[in-house]
Formats: sequence, C-alpha cells, structure tokens
Amino acid sequence: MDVLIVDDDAVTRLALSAALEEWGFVPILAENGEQALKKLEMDNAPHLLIFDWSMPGMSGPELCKTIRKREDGQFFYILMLTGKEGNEAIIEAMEAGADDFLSKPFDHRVLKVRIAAGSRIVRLEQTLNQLASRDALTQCWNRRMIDELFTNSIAESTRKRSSFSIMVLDIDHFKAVNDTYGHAAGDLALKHVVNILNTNLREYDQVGRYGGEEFVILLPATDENEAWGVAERVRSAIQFQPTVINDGAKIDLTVSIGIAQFDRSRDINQNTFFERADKALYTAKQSGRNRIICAD
Ligand SMILES: Nc1nc2c(ncn2[C@@H]2O[C@H](COP(=O)(O)OP(=O)(O)OP(=O)(O)O)[C@@H](O)[C@H]2O)c(=O)[nH]1
Repeated sequence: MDVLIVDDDAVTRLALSAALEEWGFVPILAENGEQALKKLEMDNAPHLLIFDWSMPGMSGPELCKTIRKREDGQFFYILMLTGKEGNEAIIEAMEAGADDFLSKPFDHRVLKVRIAAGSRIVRLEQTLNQLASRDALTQCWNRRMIDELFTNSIAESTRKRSSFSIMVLDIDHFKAVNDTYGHAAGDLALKHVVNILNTNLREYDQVGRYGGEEFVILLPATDENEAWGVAERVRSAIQFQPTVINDGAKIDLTVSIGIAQFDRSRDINQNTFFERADKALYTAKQSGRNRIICAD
C-alpha cells in the first residue's frame, strides 16, 4: 500500500521512508502541502497519509481541512506526526480532520502499529467501495456507478466539446440459456460476456451491468461510426467465442446492441440520450437480434 509522507524536513522524510519500506509499504514523498495535494490528484493516489504539523506554507491541520473539503467522496486516513504534544494539539489536529496523532520523538514500534491500524481502515474502505460500486457476479460497474460515470462522461464531453457514444447491449434469448443449461451456466455466460467486453474495449471505456443481461458501455471520445466499429467487434467476438461450461459443453451466445452518439442539440438530459440507445436496442431485437442498430 502506498503511503504519502508530507514533511518539510528531509531527514525525517528519509527516516520515515526507510521505516515504511521495511514494513512493506511504498513511500511517496512531499515536502509541503501544495506538493501533497498534487500527489493526491494522481490516478491511484495514496490513501494513507502522514503529515507533519509545522511546514512552510500550508500547515498539517490546514492540509487536513483542505482534504476533508474535497467533494469527490474519496477517503483518506491521516496520521499527524508532530513535535507538538498534549491534549490541545490532539484536539486541534483531529478537529481539522486527522484520524490519528503521534508526537515526536516517537517509538518506531508505536508508529508501526498505528500505520498498520490505518492501513486496515483504508483496506476496509476500499472493500466497501468495491461492494458499493461493482456488480457482484461480473465485477463490472453496477447500475449506480455506471449511472454516475455516465453523468460525468456527458459533463466531460460537453466541457471538452468531444464526441461521446454509448452502447446498450442485451444478450439474446438469455432465458433459454438458463432454461437449457441451468442458472449457474447462465452466470458463467454473463461473466464470459463481460470478459469479452473488457478485452475488446479501451482502458477508458466503461462497462456497467444495468439489469439481468443488459449492459451499458460508455465510449468517451467516440463518434457514432467509431462506436459502430467497437460494437461490431464485440458482437462478433461474442458470437464466435462460446461460453465453455464445467462439463465442457459450449454455449453459443449472440447479443443485440443499440448505439447512440450524444447530441447536445437534442439530448435534453441523460435519460433522453439513454432512451435513444435503448430504443435502438429494441429495434435490433425486433428485427431479428444478433445485430447493431444506431439510434435515429
Ligand atoms: N443466470 C442468470 N440469469 C439471470 C440473471 N439476471 C437475470 N437473468 C435471467 O435473464 C433472463 C432474461 O430473460 P428475458 O428478459 O425474457 O430476455 P431474453 O430471454 O434474453 O430474450 P430477449 O432479450 O428478448 O432476446 C431471465 O430468465 C432472468 O432470469 C443472473 O444474474 N444470472
């Protein structure tokens, strides 16, 4: 687990860094609050943080307050490691948003157990986050999360004036798969479809399970023609890579896909945009399945 050390004193930074490495953590170093905030903007930013109190510019408690004001819902566990001591300092640090407090000079064994306690909380928070945002069966995003990402993607495409398309994908005659091979085989088929999606999409495309066998795929910076290409790749991969179940039997699947490109002049909101893609999916089903239809 990464740990961010924010301290203006180079000797302390190095000593902490060496200790954390010895305990199996990956130290990330910042000399002041501004540098720390930049590190927290990175993808995969650390969530376990150790702050010094007195630093040039932003103090440790000010840094805590700034981080607690973030609105992105991210959780950070903050340990204030300071030359200050006594109840007043503890109260001030924890009121500013610190989760724990340790006075310098400290016993390294105490720091070790405090960091271990903090890392347990960070891991617990990550597990809760995973449970709240992922579909338990397929591990793709659940409906709540894909809806949130959908809203963000529309905002980003509006801000950047970039294209944005979605695919609504539904497995054909899935009820028959369950009825013929059993529910467990149906579950395997759902996982198989998500695997195929993940291997055929770009890193920044997002897959969410909307309901039983219906998936929504967000394709940022993608126009309708490109979305068609992606949809065709996915459709044919699913058709030609059957699900292999435990007894070795192969289940052939096909999918129907509706695609739509976000159009600022007609899509009043997310729902109207989604409905265009969903209607295209309905047309794909009505006109024989195993096909892609572009929204009007
Ligand atoms: N195995 C499994 N089946 C599921 C799950 N969620 C939904 N289903 C099944 O998916 C099937 C969906 O059936 P329908 O909505 O009738 O659609 P369909 O048979 O795919 O037909 P079309 O969509 O019209 O091609 C139902 O039998 C559900 O029980 C799941 O998590 N696992």
